[in-house]
Amino acid sequence: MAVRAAVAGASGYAGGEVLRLLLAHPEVEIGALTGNSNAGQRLGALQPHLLPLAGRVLAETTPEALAGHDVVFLALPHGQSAAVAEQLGPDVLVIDMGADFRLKDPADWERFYGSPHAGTWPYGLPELPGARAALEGSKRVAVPGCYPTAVSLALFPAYAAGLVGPEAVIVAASGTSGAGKAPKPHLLGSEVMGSMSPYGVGGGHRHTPEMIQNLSAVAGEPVRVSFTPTLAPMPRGILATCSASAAAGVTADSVRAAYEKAYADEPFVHLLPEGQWPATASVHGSNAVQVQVAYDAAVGRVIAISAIDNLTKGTAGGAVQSMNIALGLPETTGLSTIGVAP
Ligand SMILES: NC(=O)C1=CN([C@@H]2O[C@H](COP(=O)(O)OP(=O)(O)OC[C@H]3O[C@@H](n4cnc5c(N)ncnc54)[C@H](OP(=O)(O)O)[C@@H]3O)[C@@H](O)[C@H]2O)C=CC1
Ligand SMILES: CC(=O)N[C@@H](CCC(=O)OP(=O)(O)O)C(=O)O
Repeated sequence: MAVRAAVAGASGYAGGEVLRLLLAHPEVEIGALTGNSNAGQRLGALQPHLLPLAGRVLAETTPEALAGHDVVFLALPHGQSAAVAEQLGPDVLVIDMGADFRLKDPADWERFYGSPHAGTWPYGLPELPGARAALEGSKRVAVPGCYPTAVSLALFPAYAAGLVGPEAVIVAASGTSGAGKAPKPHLLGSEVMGSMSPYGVGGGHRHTPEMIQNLSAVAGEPVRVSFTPTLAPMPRGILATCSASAAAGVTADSVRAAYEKAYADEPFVHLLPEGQWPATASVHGSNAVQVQVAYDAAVGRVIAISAIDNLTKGTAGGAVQSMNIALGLPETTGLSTIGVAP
């Protein structure tokens, strides 16, 4: 019998991307689609690329509209998911693509999001050690932020193998869809086209504690993170350039071996052949992650770089991958590693 899935926030970028993937998922039947300011609108007017759903009309995001489904995806602004989730029964698989249930430490949540902490759910980054076991059979999933997905997959093998020290320096470029569909002055075409600019500099970005949480768990000791996001003139994609000082005795070969071991059996993470570097264009629309690593002997640092599509592996693809695990389906069902190029 088909898995019946509802999507709350179907008019937004993350909601649109999860619908694109669910349309190609052989086990899923798409149920209710809900919005907020766009409730009552035809999906075809809002997400014209989702042709098979063009005639569907968005309902208000209410418990009644979302009732009667096996899975509910919440693609809502931060802070909106908890109130909706608590109205859904314990037998429904609720997959939150927002930030509400990602962080373990309430103090981190309050500092970066400025509201009371709603709780912590199993974390939907299956590649992290122990994550799959926590997702199997779970009825609640917190999908990671897009930058933490890219950064954690670039760096965790180095921490797991004890190759690097406890301070990571990260500069990541994101496409503009990462900021959502709601209009914002800094996202005007005339501000973004032909320009790159940093934001959230100096430890202020809300994804910093999520990266620290992931890397510290793998390292077994507190990891400090200096994270600088930048906005790039492209609709999709994240390129994360990460480095940390190498531990004594580290060599280019030992770094390579650690990454080969970590990713040998991962269906979505592709450790590139030596000399080839990740590029966002190669993972456009795909759930693949490109990773490359190098040892810079001149400064004694390990450099790890990853590329993801922020909307696919960075949110909706990670959500579907986690759904598959939670429901006991093959993890790769409905997900492609084939990109769109050029
Ligand atoms: N964009 C990205 O790359 C990523 C996004 N995410 C997360 O996914 C979530 C959605 O982001 P994104 O799609 O980019 O944002 P968008 O702004 O594109 O979409 C937001 C969606 O939420 C709905 N919405 C807005 N306000 C409310 C409200 N008060 N109550 C209920 N629904 C509301 C909107 O409905 P309407 O249009 O009808 O008003 C719309 O469907 C966020 O939590 C974001 O952090 C996670 C990882 C990556
Ligand atoms: C370019 C851009 O603005 N990106 C967003 C991150 C989007 C994202 O995926 O994070 P969440 O899931 O936590 O919203 C930002 O920096 O806030």
